[in-house]
Amino acid sequence: MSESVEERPALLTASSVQVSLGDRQLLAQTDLTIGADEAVAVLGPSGSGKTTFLACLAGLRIPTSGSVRLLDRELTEMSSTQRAQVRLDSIGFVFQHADLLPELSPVENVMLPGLLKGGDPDGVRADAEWLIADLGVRTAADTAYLSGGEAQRLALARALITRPSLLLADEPTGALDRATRDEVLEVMFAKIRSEQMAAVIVTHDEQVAASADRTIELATVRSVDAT
Ligand SMILES: Nc1ncnc2c1ncn2[C@@H]1O[C@H](COP(=O)(O)OP(=O)(O)OP(=O)(O)O)[C@@H](O)[C@H]1O
Repeated sequence: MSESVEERPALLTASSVQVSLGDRQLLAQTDLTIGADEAVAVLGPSGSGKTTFLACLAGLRIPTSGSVRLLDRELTEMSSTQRAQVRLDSIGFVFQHADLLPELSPVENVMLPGLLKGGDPDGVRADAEWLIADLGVRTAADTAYLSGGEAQRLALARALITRPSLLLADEPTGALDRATRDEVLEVMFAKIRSEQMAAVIVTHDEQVAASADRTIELATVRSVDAT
C-alpha cells in the first residue's frame, strides 16, 4: 500500500484552474493534487472541459486563472519554450487515436521522442525495441497495418520512451472494442505501476476509472474514491 499524498511531495498540483471562453467558464476553479505514483481518472460530461484540463496540466494551454505546478515549477509562468522542454523531459502523452506517423516504421515512431530528447540513436532504438516487446506489440513492418490495440500499445511505448514522471492520456481506450480495451488497460496500468509514474487519464469509461487510484469529476468538481 503506498503512503498517502499528504505524506509525500506532490508531483503535480493544479489549483483553482479556470478557463474563460467568452462568457463561459470552463473547469470552475478545479483543484487536483497528485503524488508521484498516483493514477487519477478525470470524468465528466462531454464539453465539461476534460481535454482542456489536460492541456492546462501539460502546459499546452495557460488557464485564464489558477496555477499548475509540475515538479515544483509553475507552468503558467514559463515561456512556451520552457514549457515544451518540461513536456519533453517529464510528460508522456497518449491520445484516443494513436496518431502514429505512417511514414515511419513502428520502431521509428517509438524512437521519435527519445531522439528529440537527445538520446543516442542506437540506445534509443534498443530501448524502443525492448518497450515494444514488453508491451506485447507484434511489430508489423508497416505502421499503417497495425490493429487498433497494437497501435495504442505502440503509442504507449512512444509515451514511455522518455521515462516521463507523468503520463497524460485522453480517452486512451475510447476507440477500442471491449476486449482490446481490457488488454490495453492492463498493460497501461501495469506500466504506470511498475514505473511508479503519476498518471491523469481522461475517460468516459467506468472500467478505466475503476482501474485508477482516484477519480475526479468535472462540472461537479468532487472527489470520488474508485472502488
Ligand atoms: N480554443 C477554444 N476555443 C473555443 N472553444 C473551445 C476551445 N477549446 C475548447 N473549447 C470548448 O470548450 C468546451 C470543452 O471542450 P473539451 O474538449 O475540453 O471538453 P471535453 O470534456 O473533453 O469533451 P469530450 O468529452 O466531448 O471530449 C467545448 O465546448 C469546446 O468546444
